[in-house]
Amino acid sequence: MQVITTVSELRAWRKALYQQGKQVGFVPTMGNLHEGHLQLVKAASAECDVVIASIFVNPMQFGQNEDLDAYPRTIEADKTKLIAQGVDVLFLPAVDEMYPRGLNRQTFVEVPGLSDIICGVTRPGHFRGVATVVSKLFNMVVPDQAFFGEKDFQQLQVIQTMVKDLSMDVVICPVATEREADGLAMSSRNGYLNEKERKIAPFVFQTLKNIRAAVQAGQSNYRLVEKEAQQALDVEGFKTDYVTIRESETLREAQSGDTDLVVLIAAYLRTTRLIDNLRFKI
Ligand SMILES: Nc1ncnc2c1ncn2[C@@H]1O[C@H](COP(=O)(O)OP(=O)(O)OP(=O)(O)O)[C@@H](O)[C@H]1O
Ligand SMILES: CC(C)(CO)[C@@H](O)C(=O)[O-]
Ligand code: BAL
Repeated sequence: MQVITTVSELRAWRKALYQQGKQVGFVPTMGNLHEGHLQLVKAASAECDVVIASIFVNPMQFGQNEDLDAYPRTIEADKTKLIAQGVDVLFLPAVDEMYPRGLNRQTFVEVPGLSDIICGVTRPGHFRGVATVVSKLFNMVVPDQAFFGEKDFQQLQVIQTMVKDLSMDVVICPVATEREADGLAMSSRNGYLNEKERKIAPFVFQTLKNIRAAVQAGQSNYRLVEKEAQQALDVEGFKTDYVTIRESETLREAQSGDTDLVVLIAAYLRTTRLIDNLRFKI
């Protein structure tokens, strides 16, 4: 696996591939790789001739009081996992390489309507940071296809909308959420959980399934379902950020008559913020 750290080297690598007519699959990550990330890599390998992954803990998408410094950085273990999957290139830029003019003067990409709802309420500026770094990475890598996890459902919608709005020539490929045996969605932040919290954490997915069951059984007072689910999470020991039933394509609050729904939850266990979601039809 070739490790590339500069944009100029990356462009030289990419230009050579054009002549060979290869399909390039791209998997952007923040590292600390787990089986969820590897599912993205597997999907990219199945679809594309060449696979490039990136690891970049993007400061622009972290709020001032968030875990940028604490975010796990495990580059050597990550490289071993990517090599085992047959990844061709790892792009590993430093912060200065991505933001040479500094973060405060960086041109940004904002996706209106989708960035200031749900996770965007608690994390103002987060999706601006995500959209900006992903568009920069797309301009650097010029992938044919890019792979994103459904675990970050709102992020996926933000990126799909950005690609449409800005006429980007890349196909966004969603990959299903990979879970632990007890249902907990895999996430780098699960590593922050202590033993007791780790036992409680699968209740988030259980709550999503309970909501799906209630709605599919005919419960149509969605705001009541959300409120009761929030109370159930809080009783278990979570500090719930939101439980919300949305229309899947637009992410507006679900109303009766909507058929394609997604339930999204964000909840804290002490300082760890867990997110998960479940999409279903009625
Ligand atoms: N359990 C999972 N199943 C499928 N895809 C996942 C899973 N977890 C993360 N991904 C995807 O991997 C990509 C990189 O995500 P990231 O590096 O932030 O990992 P993460 O485990 O989600 O970390 P975090 O704790 O920051 O949310 C994103 O497209 C994300 O949606
Ligand atoms: C897409 C991403 C790599 C952008 O920094 C990040 O938000 C993530 O890991 O999901
Ligand atoms: N996987 C989403 C990235 C973040 O929480 O910053």
